[in-house]
Amino acid sequence: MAAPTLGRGRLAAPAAPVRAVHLGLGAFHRAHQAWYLHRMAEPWGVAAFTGTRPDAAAALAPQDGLYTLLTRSPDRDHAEIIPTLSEVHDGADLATWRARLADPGVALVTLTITEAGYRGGTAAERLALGLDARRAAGAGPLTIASCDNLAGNGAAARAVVLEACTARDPSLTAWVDENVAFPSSMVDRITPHATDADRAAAERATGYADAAPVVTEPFSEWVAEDALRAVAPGLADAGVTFVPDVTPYERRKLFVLNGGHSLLAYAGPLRGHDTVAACMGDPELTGPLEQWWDETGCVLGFPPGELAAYRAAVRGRFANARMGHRLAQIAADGSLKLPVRAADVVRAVRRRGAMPDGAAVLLAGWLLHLRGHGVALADPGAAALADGVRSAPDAHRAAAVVVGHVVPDLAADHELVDRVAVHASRMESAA
Ligand SMILES: NC(=O)c1ccc[n+]([C@@H]2O[C@H](COP(=O)([O-])OP(=O)(O)OC[C@H]3O[C@@H](n4cnc5c(N)ncnc54)[C@H](O)[C@@H]3O)[C@@H](O)[C@H]2O)c1
Ligand SMILES: O=P(O)(O)OC[C@@H](O)[C@@H](O)[C@H](O)[C@H](O)CO
Repeated sequence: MAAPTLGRGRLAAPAAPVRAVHLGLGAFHRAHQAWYLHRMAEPWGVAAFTGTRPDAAAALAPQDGLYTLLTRSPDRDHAEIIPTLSEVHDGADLATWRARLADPGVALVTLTITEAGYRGGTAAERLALGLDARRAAGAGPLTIASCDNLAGNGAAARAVVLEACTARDPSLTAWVDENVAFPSSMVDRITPHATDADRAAAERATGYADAAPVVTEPFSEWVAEDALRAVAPGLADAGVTFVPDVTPYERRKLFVLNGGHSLLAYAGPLRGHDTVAACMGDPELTGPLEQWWDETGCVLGFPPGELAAYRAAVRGRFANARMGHRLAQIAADGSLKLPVRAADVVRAVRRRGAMPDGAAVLLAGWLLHLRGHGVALADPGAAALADGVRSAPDAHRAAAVVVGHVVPDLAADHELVDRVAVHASRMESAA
């Protein structure tokens, strides 16, 4: 007999009042922000809107926004049904979007719109539209919390929203400036795309059919600027850490974890691996990864013992073989990710007169990826770069294209460019 579908009536899980709106209804929001909002003493409900495609709302609506969160340890899964999504909507439903942002009961908007979402476009335009509706309704101030992997993600969100507001109506820009806070956040929880096997595992664990479960790791961290506590103080007891400035935490996570991920995502497939955990068993990859982590120490102001503990924790998280975190997911959009994850580290090492070999392997792996090696290129912003790398007459000039994109001020650093070229040739012939 087919398992019953998740449903609020069946599970006696009434929807909590909507206090937050989310834009970019992907897996990460459901593993992270929705999970924290559910852990508050008085849980908040979320009205969640998809970003580019309606699929997630279409899958979740028949199950009343409920989904199974499978927290995957190295030896077992823990299954929990998360009730935070009180409403799920296609982001193209602009009437509902406007109504939700104009609701005085809504105090917070969270965003997971990927790095590409901060280049302007639909997400920013929708935010400007919603803020215009809020201003017209006199619904009061709002907090917009970016939860994307960007340095200074609050400032990045503010900049792109203000630009869209100015294009819409310059008087809206002044209103947003006065009424909308954009706290930055460091968000961390490895959340791969779920598979059919995960859907079957969720059903086995709960007895309910779930078209859209989420798989995540036991580790979770959210360090946010104090402005977020002002609007949702209950998040502190739910496990969120509040600080006046998240910059050091953001940089540590972006360089150590995300930079490490990117290194493996490009170098790993050349060695025949397709997941992060598989790479962690290969000394040809863990060597450069450890080297890269040494290099990140040049720009991170944490005490050495604390940094070593952080590295050890990330090493263990990467090695969790049951996660099945695919390198292809991480490799996407490298042209947007690599400057954020690598540039400052490369600069700092070169300023010391040293050669960042870990970073050079990362850049060499990306060069080969742009040339068609490894997983398929999924990076709309990289077409010209890929042409440049493919048509370069030699390895040195191909490396110069890559260095020039990631660290433009070091494009003429011939020693660095040479080192990237040497690693690329070595990695290509070993592949
Ligand atoms: N998955 C993780 O482990 C993780 C961890 C920390 C932070 N994040 C952040 O969350 C983002 C989303 O990750 P996910 O796992 O939910 O991915 P996902 O593929 O499950 O969902 C991506 C979401 O972003 C939307 N989107 C994509 N491009 C967009 C654009 N240009 N404008 C607006 N919306 C857009 C999609 O419609 C979708 O709702 C990441 O890009 C990253 O910044 C993810
Ligand atoms: O989500 P992206 O595409 O920005 O980056 C891929 C991974 O590096 C990332 O999702 C990590 O798993 C995550 O940042 C861990 O918190």
